[in-house]
Amino acid sequence: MMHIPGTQLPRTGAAAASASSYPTSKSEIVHSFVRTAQPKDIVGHTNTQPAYRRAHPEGGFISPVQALTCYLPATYRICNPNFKYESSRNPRRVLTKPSKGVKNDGYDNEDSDYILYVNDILGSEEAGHKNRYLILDVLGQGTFGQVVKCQNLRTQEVVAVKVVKNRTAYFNQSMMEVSVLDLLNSKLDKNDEHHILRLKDTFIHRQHLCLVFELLSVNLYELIKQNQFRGLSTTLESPIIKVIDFGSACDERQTVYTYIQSRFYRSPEVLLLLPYSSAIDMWSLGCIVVELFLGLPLFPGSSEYNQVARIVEMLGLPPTWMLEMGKQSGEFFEKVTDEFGRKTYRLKSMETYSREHGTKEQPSKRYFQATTLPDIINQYAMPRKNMKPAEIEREMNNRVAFIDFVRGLLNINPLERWSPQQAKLHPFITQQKFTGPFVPPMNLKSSPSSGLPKSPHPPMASNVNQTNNPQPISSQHMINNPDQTLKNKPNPGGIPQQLAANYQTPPAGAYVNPATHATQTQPPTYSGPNYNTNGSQQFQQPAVNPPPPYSTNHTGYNVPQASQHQPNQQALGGGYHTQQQPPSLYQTATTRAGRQRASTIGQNDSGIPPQLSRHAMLLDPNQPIRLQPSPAYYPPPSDGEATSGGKSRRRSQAGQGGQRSQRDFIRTLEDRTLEDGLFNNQAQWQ
Ligand SMILES: Nc1ncnc2c1ncn2[C@@H]1O[C@H](COP(=O)(O)OP(=O)(O)OP(=O)(O)O)[C@@H](O)[C@H]1O
Repeated sequence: MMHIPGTQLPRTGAAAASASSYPTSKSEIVHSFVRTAQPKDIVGHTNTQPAYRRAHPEGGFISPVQALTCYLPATYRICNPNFKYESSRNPRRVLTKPSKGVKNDGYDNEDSDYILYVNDILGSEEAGHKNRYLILDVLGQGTFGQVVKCQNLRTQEVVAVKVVKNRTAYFNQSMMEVSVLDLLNSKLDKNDEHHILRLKDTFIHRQHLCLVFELLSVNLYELIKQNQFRGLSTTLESPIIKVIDFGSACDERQTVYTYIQSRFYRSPEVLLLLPYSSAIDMWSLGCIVVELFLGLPLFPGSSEYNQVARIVEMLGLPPTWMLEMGKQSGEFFEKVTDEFGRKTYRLKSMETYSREHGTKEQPSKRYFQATTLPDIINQYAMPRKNMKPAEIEREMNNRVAFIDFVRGLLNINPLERWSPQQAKLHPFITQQKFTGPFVPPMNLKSSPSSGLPKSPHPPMASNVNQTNNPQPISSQHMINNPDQTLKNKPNPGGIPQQLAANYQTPPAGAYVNPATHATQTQPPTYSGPNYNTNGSQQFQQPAVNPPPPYSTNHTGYNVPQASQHQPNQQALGGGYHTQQQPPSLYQTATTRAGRQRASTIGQNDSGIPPQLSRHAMLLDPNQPIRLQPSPAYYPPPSDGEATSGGKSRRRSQAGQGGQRSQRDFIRTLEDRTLEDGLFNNQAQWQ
């Protein structure tokens, strides 16, 4: 019961009887039960109007509490007959920024985002669409639009609704998300067993495409942030994680866009502008699992150049065929002749790159003292203080398996990188005992159906000596087995033949020391404390001697140790240097700019609800769907504005910064982590 100062509460009946111990004053009307012996003792009694209560039009009385709550507008009107209540004049909590309505009859802001208010209703304008959604709160903001928590007013279910920007390009690309999710939900993951977000409904609200998803908890970035950017233990029971945001998903046979993936997680082949396949996602997965372990991104590149530099610094140079074939290799790497007259590659110095591209490249900030991934992982602080020796041993053994797992994902060469089918057999995933470097079955290699070669491998491949990759992840120090390199793997489809000769499939349960090619039976195990036991000091001090800035005489990371054969330029077709050569298989595969692709969402079996397809056509019937680059990576121009070629955009972005929308895009997509988490937390790990 509420107590209202200055009022007295009359009590009646049983309530009053049970509350008879309450202190009362003379003015209170207190009724009590009185035992009667005969019917004639019952005397009729009419209640007088209780004090401070006004009559209810439908009978009874309105209590002071009711008068000041649910009957407040009427109470006001009694006090001031001119007062008129209109719910539309209530102040509404706005969830969208900027909140000024300048487009779409004032419903959209300048960014074409629908201006969302708490308690507003989202619902289809299409006749026959039954679901209406009450807006409760904001969940997130992405490149494509806003995601809000809503309640389905019919089913009462609480859901997440993505309200896509009111622009053709965003609309069209989001239709792709509908199409992909529909395929996954209805055909490939019917029983919701594969951790893929469920799409529940789609509709158009005031020209905005709305996607209704099941409601999930925080995203992984928030999870790490809530953990103060400390990594998660490998022994933790993993929570249920679902994959969301298929806004930039595409069919492997339709790899239309070249400038894709968030920078930190961008694969080497995308950085070098090579044809790509689903292997790019395995690279990103590698980056993400390491980030979950370390609490910080593994390759937090501040620019594309810095991204490449960080990868090369840790994993060595990409194989020569990638440098030869990559349309953008020449931006980052230069060919040099060594003292023996042999041609080789090296990373351009920071100064050279900055000069050539008009950028101000900064030396990479380092967050871990160790330089190799196995060392960084092994030396990372224990998840808790005062762990028992057995717990420490378990954690360290898990880390050995984890390092081996990551080795398969963070392979610069996409042709050698493990496929999902291979990776999921790794003991780190299956939770089997880790007995030595995992050699995945080669029949589970996913076929590189987009540009990457399956067979034959790159023409120059047999001429390449992998030793130009002086420190691949797997050749870095591994516990008890410092000599391991990638060469202990069987020949995956399409890798250079000469390399293939180095690959041997070891017998089950054994592993190969690639330096000697001897099969060994002892697996690597954790031996001895080579880690930081100070649980509170998760962030290691920067290296005492940070690496020198890249110089033109740089001999640090990239100079091959052994002889290299010059690649066969004629056969290559010279994505890098020899533009006059006839186009090769690889050139053909990389000729994507300007090539019109078949639409994937106009197809009958696309899973797009017909009313959405109709709406898409109405928006701009002359604009083929998916001709424009993904808005996730190229900020789409204002509707009607011309689109320029991919590569020049890419360069201009790296260089001058471009338009405001471009800056917004970069901020949203790539620097979100840096601005939000890293830069704000610099003090912790500088
Ligand atoms: N189903 C969901 N449940 C809870 N939160 C969600 C859900 N879907 C999205 N979010 C939140 O909204 C944010 C933006 O969603 P999403 O990444 O799908 O949007 P986007 O516009 O496609 O963004 P991006 O710029 O990453 O392409 C997510 O990071 C997440 O925090």
